[in-house]
Amino acid sequence: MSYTPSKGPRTLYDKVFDAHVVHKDESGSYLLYIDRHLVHEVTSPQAFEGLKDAGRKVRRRDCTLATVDHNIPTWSRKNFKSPETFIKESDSLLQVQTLQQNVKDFDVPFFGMTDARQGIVHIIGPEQGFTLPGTTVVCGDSHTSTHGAFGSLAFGIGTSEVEHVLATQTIIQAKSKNMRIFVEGKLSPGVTSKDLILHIIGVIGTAGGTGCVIEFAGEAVEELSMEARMSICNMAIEAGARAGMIKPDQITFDYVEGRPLAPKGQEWEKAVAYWNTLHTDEGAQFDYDIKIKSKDIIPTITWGTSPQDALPITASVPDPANVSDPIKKSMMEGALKYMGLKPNKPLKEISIDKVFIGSCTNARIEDLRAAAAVVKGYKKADSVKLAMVVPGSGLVKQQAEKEGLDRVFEEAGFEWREAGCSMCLGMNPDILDPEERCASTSNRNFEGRQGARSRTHLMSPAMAAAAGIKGHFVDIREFQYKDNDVPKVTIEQETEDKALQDAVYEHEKQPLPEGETVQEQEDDEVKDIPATNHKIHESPIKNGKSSSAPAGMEPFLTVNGVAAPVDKANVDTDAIIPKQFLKTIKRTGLKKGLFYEWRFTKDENGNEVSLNYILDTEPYAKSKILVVTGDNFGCGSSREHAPWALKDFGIKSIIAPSFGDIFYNNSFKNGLLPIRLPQEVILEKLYPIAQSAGSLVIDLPNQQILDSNNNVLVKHFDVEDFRKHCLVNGLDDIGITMQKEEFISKYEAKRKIEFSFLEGGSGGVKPIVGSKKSPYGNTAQEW
Ligand SMILES: CC(C)[C@H](C(=O)O)[C@@H](O)C(=O)O
Ligand code: SF4
Repeated sequence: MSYTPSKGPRTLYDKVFDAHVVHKDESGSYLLYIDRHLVHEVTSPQAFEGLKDAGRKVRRRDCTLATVDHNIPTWSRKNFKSPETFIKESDSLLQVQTLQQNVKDFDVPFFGMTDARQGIVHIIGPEQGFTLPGTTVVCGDSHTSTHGAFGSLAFGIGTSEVEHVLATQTIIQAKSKNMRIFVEGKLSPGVTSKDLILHIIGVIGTAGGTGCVIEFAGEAVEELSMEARMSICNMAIEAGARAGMIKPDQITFDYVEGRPLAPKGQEWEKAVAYWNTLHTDEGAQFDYDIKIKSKDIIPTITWGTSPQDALPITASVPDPANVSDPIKKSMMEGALKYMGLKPNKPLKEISIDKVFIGSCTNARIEDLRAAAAVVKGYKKADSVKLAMVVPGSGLVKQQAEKEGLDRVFEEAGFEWREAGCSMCLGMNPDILDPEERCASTSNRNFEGRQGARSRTHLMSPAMAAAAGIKGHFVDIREFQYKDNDVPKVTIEQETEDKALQDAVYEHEKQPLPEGETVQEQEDDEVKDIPATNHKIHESPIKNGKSSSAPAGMEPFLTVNGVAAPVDKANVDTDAIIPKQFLKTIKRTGLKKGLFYEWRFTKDENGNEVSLNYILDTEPYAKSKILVVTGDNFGCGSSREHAPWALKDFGIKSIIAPSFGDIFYNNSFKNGLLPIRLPQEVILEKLYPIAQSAGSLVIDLPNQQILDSNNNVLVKHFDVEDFRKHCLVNGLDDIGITMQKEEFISKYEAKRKIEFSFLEGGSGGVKPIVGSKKSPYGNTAQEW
């Protein structure tokens, strides 16, 4: 079906979406072209395996950029020799090695551990100019929303979708709703973009943006630097949104111009002319329009186990006695118990054990400058066991060292580390011990996020740094900076850009150590890769079936089985499958990890003990259906390991009032059926059956739910036609999309002319191959 965008006024999201429609299906689902695909080691192994099994290639290597970030230790790389000697955990090493092998096999541009350009995937994209305004950006990672700060449509995807994008450079999408969050007035002194986004999530809740793309607008947003805008869009996912966007402007163009992978010369001019059209038109309609007043915002931190548990620093720990809604009250009691907090304690009196300054939310140079300004001239409080600063990329690290920030931190007793995700998630050695309390600049405070039973409080870099100095939370507006010469939140863009450029080129010019050879890609080989020189490989697939279909994509018709009750809201994917189970390169074997922290604990000798969670008792151990009472099941991370674990357990369908967007998508890709029903219907008709270990029958062809005696309980549930069609027939999306080759090629031909400035992308990135002097001053083996 050909697609004609609406002629009337459009939002920023509408415009970027419309510009990427390759095809619109009869059923109303869209095939969107993807301009930029970032890849990391955690969510890609199974995707590359799928490609290999089906004999498929990466369609656009120039639109793809890979790095390692989650698993790598952040200790000094001065003596780095190889990942094998550097990474002690064998499962982490395996993911890193697997990506290294895959980028080699599929010829994908890659920043490895000896490359100064390596870093957290959401930091390196913008830093290199790979992320550009008006583009579609995806990554197998929920915080891909970060890139929306450039006015791009950027969202996280699951591993099946990673495979889909690698093979077809497109993605199947439904159109989201338009939400605007308009921030009136200017932010007050001492209030950062992190405070702003925590405040917003506190107001709209973690399910507030479900089904929407949020445009952040208003004076306060327009005045922010790109780095601060990225922190806001980064956390749009924490508000439940598909993506966050900010219209590109001169601040955006100044940030992008001159970056290594950004368009140059005439292409730059053409790009800016187009980017200037990317704004919401006068009169465009938003489905939801929310106003936030800047003057209401002061430095903000979280107290509980969800990012929506945000409060001004002047507040006290909330008291469940003041809450009347029974679900909210019990969630609050649970969160306070987990966090080890007593109601009504002033937040400023809560003492901490550790500080983490880093993550894709706040590990850019501006964040490090803000933190350094606070600690300069002070010492870390003795009661704080560890304060660590983890730059977001090797280039941020180099820049910070040029400015002497590393020395400022070290003199204050803070540890200065190498780039990576670090303690944001703790898939690497940086984790909190049980019950340790951390002042963290990351984006998620879920249970167990930074380590089993760890306690995370989210805040801005300046607030985290000040907590490290004082040993307890601090209102940064009351903090006495010792050295007023240190920039607090300003950024000298020019200096920074120049330094980043220098770092790349210096690094590329590194002399070889004596006797070392380089098997680097020949220069003309690089030049020879025209942006669109991608071979289109014939699909080995007939009628949409693929050998690489995720295991168990058998047709879904009717499911009849035990239903288990889950009386919770905001069940995040970290709870469904904790981080330690993400280090697999397979899709199966995750049954044990499902709801691990709810099902198991350790005794005093460190042995695993069952908590006899309902799913480990009969007959629930054979459950096929979960009946969830609260909203937002599967929020948070994009890990497809969540549906894989549910499936491994034997679950075929989950019924809940609402779902996290990425989880919802991922479920369908794996033959799991998520069903949205109003909470009152669940509570009245289905939950009592689940509580009494009864069975339910889910009839997908007729879109009904029945009891075990075939009485209809729910006459109709919604499911999009296309998804139903795939599920009922056990179809593989990639096969279906490959049959649309004609449309994809047509779009690419048009794109080559209209958006010529997007051609090239990462195509010219030279990997460091073979033995080469690393930017860290020693010889390193990259492959
Ligand atoms: C590992 C990855 C799937 C995950 C995400 O999607 O966000 C991670 O980055 C996280 O922050 O939990
Ligand atoms: S949220 Fe944390 S773990 Fe996820 S990509 Fe960002 S830094 Fe890495």
